[in-house]
Amino acid sequence: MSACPGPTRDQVRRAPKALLHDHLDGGLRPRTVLELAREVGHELPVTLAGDDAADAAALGRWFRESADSGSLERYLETFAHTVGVMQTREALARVAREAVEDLAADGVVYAELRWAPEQHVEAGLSLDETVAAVQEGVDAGVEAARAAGSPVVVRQLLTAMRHQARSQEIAELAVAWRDRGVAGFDIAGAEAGYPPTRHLDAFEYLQRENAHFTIHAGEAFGLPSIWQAIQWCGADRLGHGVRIVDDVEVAPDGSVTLGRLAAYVRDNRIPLEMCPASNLQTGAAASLAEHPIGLLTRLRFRVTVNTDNRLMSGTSMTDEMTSLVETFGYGLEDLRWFTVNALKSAFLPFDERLALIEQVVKPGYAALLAEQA
Ligand SMILES: O=c1[nH]cnc2c1ncn2[C@H]1C[C@H](O)[C@@H](CO)O1
Ligand SMILES: [Zn+2]
Repeated sequence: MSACPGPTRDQVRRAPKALLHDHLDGGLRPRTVLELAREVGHELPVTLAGDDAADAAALGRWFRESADSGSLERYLETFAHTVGVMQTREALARVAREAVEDLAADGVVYAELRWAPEQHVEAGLSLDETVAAVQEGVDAGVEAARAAGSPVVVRQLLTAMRHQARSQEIAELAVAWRDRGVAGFDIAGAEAGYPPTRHLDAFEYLQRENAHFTIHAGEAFGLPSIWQAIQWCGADRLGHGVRIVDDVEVAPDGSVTLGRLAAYVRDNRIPLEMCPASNLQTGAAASLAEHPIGLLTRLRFRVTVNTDNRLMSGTSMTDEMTSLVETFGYGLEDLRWFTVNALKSAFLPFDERLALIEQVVKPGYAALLAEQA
């Protein structure tokens, strides 16, 4: 797409990046899983050799390989071993702090971290206490990143699990925390059999509260899920949304026709939170070259690039963008376009989004483009 040569991996790492779709319980460092499991007596799925570095490497491999199943349901089973060790205030705060530090070190300047409070109350924390613990960790991470010279703005998104029935409660929690670090709401979990309309009360409540929400839709299930998420539930953004491509027809001569839903999504600039590495693992796409992100980017949908679960996919924003550069030949202008798309779509007040675009993203890419000149 770009006239300039492709950026190097190091340039991609230094490029300012914005991340809208990253699960807190899908981004732990393997060593942290190991240490927290030891502390709370959680049984891990790998045989431990007693050498922390080797055990952490084996555990990281186990997550990636187990998540590589081709099915969303099996992919989600791996979360038992992250959620299981994130049941105390200290553990939640540590995981959040480390996530922020890792993202900042990877060149992420804005991130929304999502997680499901209802999954973290097994040891007696209240829902409110879980959010407070994560916010404590986010604040510490933001401070550490600033001190390390890589400032980052971070917000929480509170997720409700679509197979459970606590979405109204979680939506109320998100609104209660809206001025203290929580920017929005989401639903996640197995998609087939759990349509977003099961949680209509929560979405209608959020709309009345002028609150923001995204919905995982069009990942393991197709157009009906996307249609419901947008037209029944009023989602601001789509988590994944890859299957919108089912409503796009490409003729042998290359001409493209959009169906009504795809046209609506593009016309209304509805953001697609695309997570290529995750989609390859759950079978939502067969290869990166065939991933709908290529076509949807060419058609100028509001595409954003995301990690989904850095631990399960062994990925990072730098990895995701570098793979796109290698596969589709994208240049720095394309990466800037993805990043500006993400910031335009962020659940952050307009003036704050604009400040990040104008004062951080544009100068950051200008400096990198100057290196290539
Ligand atoms: O890609 C996903 N699709 C649906 N649900 C997901 C995905 N990645 C993570 N989750 C689930 C598992 C986590 O425990 C939960 C909250 O972050 O969200
Ligand atoms: Zn997700």
